[in-house]
Amino acid sequence: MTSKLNLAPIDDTSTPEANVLAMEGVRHAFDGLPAVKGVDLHVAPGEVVCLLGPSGCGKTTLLRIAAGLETLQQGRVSLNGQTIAESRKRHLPPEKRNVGLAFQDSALFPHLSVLQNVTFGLKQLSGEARTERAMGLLKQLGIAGYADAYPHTLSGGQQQRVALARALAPSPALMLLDEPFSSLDARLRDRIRDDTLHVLKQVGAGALLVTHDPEEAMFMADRIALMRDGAIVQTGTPKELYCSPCDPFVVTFFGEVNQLDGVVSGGRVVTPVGKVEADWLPEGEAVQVLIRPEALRVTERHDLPASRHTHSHIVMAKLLGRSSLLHLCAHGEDGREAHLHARIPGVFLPAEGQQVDIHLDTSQVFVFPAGRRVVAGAGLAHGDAEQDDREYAHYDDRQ
Ligand SMILES: Nc1ncnc2c1ncn2[C@@H]1O[C@H](COP(=O)(O)OP(=O)(O)OP(=O)(O)O)[C@@H](O)[C@H]1O
Repeated sequence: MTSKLNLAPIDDTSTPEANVLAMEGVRHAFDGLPAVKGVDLHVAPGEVVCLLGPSGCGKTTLLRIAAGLETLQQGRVSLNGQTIAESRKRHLPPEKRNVGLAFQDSALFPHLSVLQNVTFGLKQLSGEARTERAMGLLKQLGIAGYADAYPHTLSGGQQQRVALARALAPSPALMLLDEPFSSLDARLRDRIRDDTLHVLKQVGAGALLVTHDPEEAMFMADRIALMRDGAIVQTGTPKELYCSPCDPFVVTFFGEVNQLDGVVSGGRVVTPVGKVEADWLPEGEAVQVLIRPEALRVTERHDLPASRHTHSHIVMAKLLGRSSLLHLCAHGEDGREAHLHARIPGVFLPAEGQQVDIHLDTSQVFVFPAGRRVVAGAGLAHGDAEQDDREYAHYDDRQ
């Protein structure tokens, strides 16, 4: 639903240090069903913030509220310190927000050339300055050679670049991008992502970019806001979210993890690949231990008898290109087993049955109370099926 109403005058309270975008207590429902459940979010000048999350978690709705394409139902939205939308009381229409929009299917004007498409929003400049500005952006995005071409003669990737140039041309303080690369093939997407990031940084525009791809978010973002079910679960730098996740959902959203169950004993949890610190949790607490595949360091053992059921061993090894994926049967000291995945950089393909030692990089291991279950994906239980009161061996093969 798009409202064209401008219901109230705009505050004139901007300060130079104000956030380009501030969203406070934003709530939104469709037909009574909540889509955004109280979100606080800001974008600082020149900052790229990625809204990341699974399909349907409310990312696009939040972006459309920032753009003015949805009328805000509850909360407050400010641009450069000016309130532009507030709980149904005021709504500055999209065209007055000085915000650049680039969506997945941003349509170009078919009857205008590439150059005319980009100069379209630059009416305030003289003809020469307009052309200079547009050509500068087309050059930065590597498509200056197509200035006189018409949109239908361009590839999807070229059209995407024109759409970006058009959105950036009026020097918006804020760019809103909704999955702008998702219709492109992988190689082109990497290039256009890279070009877009450099252009955003060069022009110093703040940006809010929606994506469901964690790698894209880590590539593009200064900060990531990870959403689930209409709310932000964690906001921080890519490193903060990856290395200090607040919740199992955050861990698993950034890639495959091995999931083991356990119990805190003496401030630690025993797993088949060693003990893990958990001294901040109460004694006897049931926990889940999430181990990234890259946390497992694997070395071959040649000094052991060839019985594969007395020591950790290789079940299968696959080359994935830049890394090798090992399926491991890990043996605990107490004889219990767990099926785990390890990701090793480069080519490392031990034979099936090869006995191995497994060492843990504990910086890639996360322990959470068992009550905070991972919602995404089906867990695949491995290990000793007879021991269903066992502390471990649930492996999540979601991806
Ligand atoms: N116009 C609408 N009318 C009714 N429900 C809507 C509308 N737009 C979105 N929704 C619902 O609101 C919720 C959030 O949708 P939204 O598009 O914001 O999610 P998203 O995270 O952007 O998803 P995706 O990554 O698939 O685009 C979903 O349940 C969706 O079905």
